[in-house]
Amino acid sequence: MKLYDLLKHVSYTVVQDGDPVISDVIYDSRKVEEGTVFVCLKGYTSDGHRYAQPAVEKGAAALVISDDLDFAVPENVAVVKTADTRLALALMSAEHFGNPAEELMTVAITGTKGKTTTTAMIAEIFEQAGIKTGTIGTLGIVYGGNTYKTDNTTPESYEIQKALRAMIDAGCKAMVIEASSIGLKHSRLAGMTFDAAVFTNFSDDHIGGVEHKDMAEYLYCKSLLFRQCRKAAANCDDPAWRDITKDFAGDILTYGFSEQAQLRAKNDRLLSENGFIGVHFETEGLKTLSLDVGVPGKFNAYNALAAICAVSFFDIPDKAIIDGLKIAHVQGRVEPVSVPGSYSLLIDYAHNALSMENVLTTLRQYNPNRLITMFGAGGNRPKVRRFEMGETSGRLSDLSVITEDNSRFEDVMDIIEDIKTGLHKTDGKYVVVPKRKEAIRYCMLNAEDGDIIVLAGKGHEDYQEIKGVKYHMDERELIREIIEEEKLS
Ligand SMILES: CC(=O)N[C@H]1[C@@H](OP(=O)(O)OP(=O)(O)OC[C@H]2O[C@@H](n3ccc(=O)[nH]c3=O)[C@H](O)[C@@H]2O)O[C@H](CO)[C@@H](O)[C@@H]1O[C@H](C)C(=O)N[C@@H](C)C(=O)N[C@H](CCC(=O)O)C(=O)O
Ligand SMILES: Nc1ncnc2c1ncn2[C@@H]1O[C@H](COP(=O)(O)OP(=O)(O)OP(=O)(O)O)[C@@H](O)[C@H]1O
Repeated sequence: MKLYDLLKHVSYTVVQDGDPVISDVIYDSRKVEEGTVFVCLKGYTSDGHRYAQPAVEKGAAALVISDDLDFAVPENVAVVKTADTRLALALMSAEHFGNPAEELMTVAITGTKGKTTTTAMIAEIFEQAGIKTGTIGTLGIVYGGNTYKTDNTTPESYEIQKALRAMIDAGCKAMVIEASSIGLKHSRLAGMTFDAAVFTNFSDDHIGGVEHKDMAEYLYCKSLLFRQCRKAAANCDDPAWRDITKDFAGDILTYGFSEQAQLRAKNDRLLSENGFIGVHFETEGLKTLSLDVGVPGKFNAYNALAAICAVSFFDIPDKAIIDGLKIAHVQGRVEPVSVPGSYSLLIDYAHNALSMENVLTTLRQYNPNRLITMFGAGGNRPKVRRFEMGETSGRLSDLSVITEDNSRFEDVMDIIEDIKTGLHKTDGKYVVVPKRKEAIRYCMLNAEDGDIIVLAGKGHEDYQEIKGVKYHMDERELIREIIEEEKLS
């Protein structure tokens, strides 16, 4: 595509004329190849303008800048200037990949909590309706059974546009994306109009450092999503919803437990039956449904409501909603694993005291026969983490099963001793089973009816790091092996 075609929606001035054919849009000089356009981004640690000269030396045919350059750009290289090169990158990337968002059903989720879960729920509902769906968020870029890791929850605009085109090529018809406030602030989502945007909730997070100046800026950045969507839904039980959606031109579909909500939830209760851990609730208003959601905690009723609102903007049968919400889960986050027996086995990523506290407190509300937590702690990381995890599990679990995690260059038994130090501050019971697979086996063979067992620490990871080597280790596989080895049925 010619440079000026790529720049179709960008406001710019020409510094050095030329309209070369552009082979790719690049924002990292190390990736520049002959015939590409290099977009100079001013970052937190460095400034892309500093890399304009090396980019030209590597064959860049054009430069997009916001600041003047301190070298003489060869005449055969076109240069354009724009106020915001991140915005330009987004608009050019969308053009470069043929505006893929326009070929997909698109949903974006913003909010302090619940983005990943709601995204997974919407994708599962779409899939149940026979709509192949890709997702982008904290878990990476996911489509067609593959996951591609990203540096950010909301990746750089070029990566988003590229992923959208790849999703279409793989047969996807829908895409759900987590819109982080930082992603919105940095125009990573610019150049797209989402079919639907959803606000989940707003609380203190991401303030300071390289993130947001203050809560007002955080709120403002979240609100930007509602300037680029066709339909919008919001959790009206969260008072921030009006401010966050104020720029949306149409009517907002509201959800929540309160009377004012257009999609209202009622009769919620925590569900724990035959290994199924979740939340039941019914809806009225926009839809009358009775739902069993397969992830624990009342907050997941809110996430489910958000998902229902989002899919209600499309022609999705209620059955797909009911079935999708029953099986939707986020990989590695209170992820249920089906096992023979009348207990629940969950895999969770919690690998510090705070996340462990959150998960165990949520699960405590289910009044399990016993809450059993199996965990270890990472080597070559602050020891205080181990003490705290030991103490948290000791306080909140009926039994702690202490084992190995990524021990890295430390001795597993030394790490376990540190965990025990924390645990001894409580009167929590514990056993030590150093090999992780054996610890899982111990949990499964000793499970009683109604127990909830949490395998904490690894979550979605499929490796274990020991002495600089990452060995393959997927807890789902270990569980399957144990079922076979022990002939459990
Ligand atoms: C603070 C921040 O947001 N940084 C983001 C930013 O990086 P940066 O601008 O600081 O990059 P930089 O290193 O200063 O480089 C500036 C430019 O020079 C270029 N460069 C650099 C070196 C070189 O040799 N050649 C070259 O061309 C770089 O490619 C870049 O274009 O732009 C990058 C590309 O988009 C992001 O990956 C990066 O996210 C970092 C990893 C990050 O941690 N961001 C956090 C704050 C974030 O975005 N978080 C949100 C929310 C997460 C949540 O909800 O929990 C997210 O969406 O992930
Ligand atoms: N709707 C909600 N309200 C309050 N807390 C929630 C909600 N949904 C999830 N949580 C809590 O937040 C944690 C993270 O959930 P999730 O990954 O879905 O959110 P997120 O917005 O993607 O978060 P992050 O930006 O931290 O990745 C959950 O483990 C749970 O403890």
